[in-house]
Amino acid sequence: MVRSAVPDTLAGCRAAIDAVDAALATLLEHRVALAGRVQRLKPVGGHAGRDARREAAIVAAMAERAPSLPPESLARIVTAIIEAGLDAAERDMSDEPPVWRL
Ligand SMILES: O=C(O)C(=O)C[C@]1(C(=O)O)C=C[C@@H](O)C=C1
Repeated sequence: MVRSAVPDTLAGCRAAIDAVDAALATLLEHRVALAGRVQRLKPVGGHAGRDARREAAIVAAMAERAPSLPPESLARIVTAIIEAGLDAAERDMSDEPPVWRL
């Protein structure tokens, strides 16, 4: 686990939060791209091809790095991220001619 230094002023904490959120947004954008590619590689992509075991493994691996968050909380976050990625992938694929979606 990585415990970063926590500033002791409101402004300092907010600035640090802004930096963390910026990094999270960059990571989310990268994750959406990766998950989008995965949807094209799977026999059944998108929401129809969800894999509950894989999602549970992702939550379990992240829980080890985020022990302050109860696993149920982390699962809600991970599910939201995964579903947002699948939504983006489906929007992306719906831009293509129907033949590519068969
Ligand atoms: O690994 C997969 O099979 C994916 O489709 C990627 C992903 C994810 O975003 O991590 C998305 C949906 C699945 O239910 C599991 C994981």
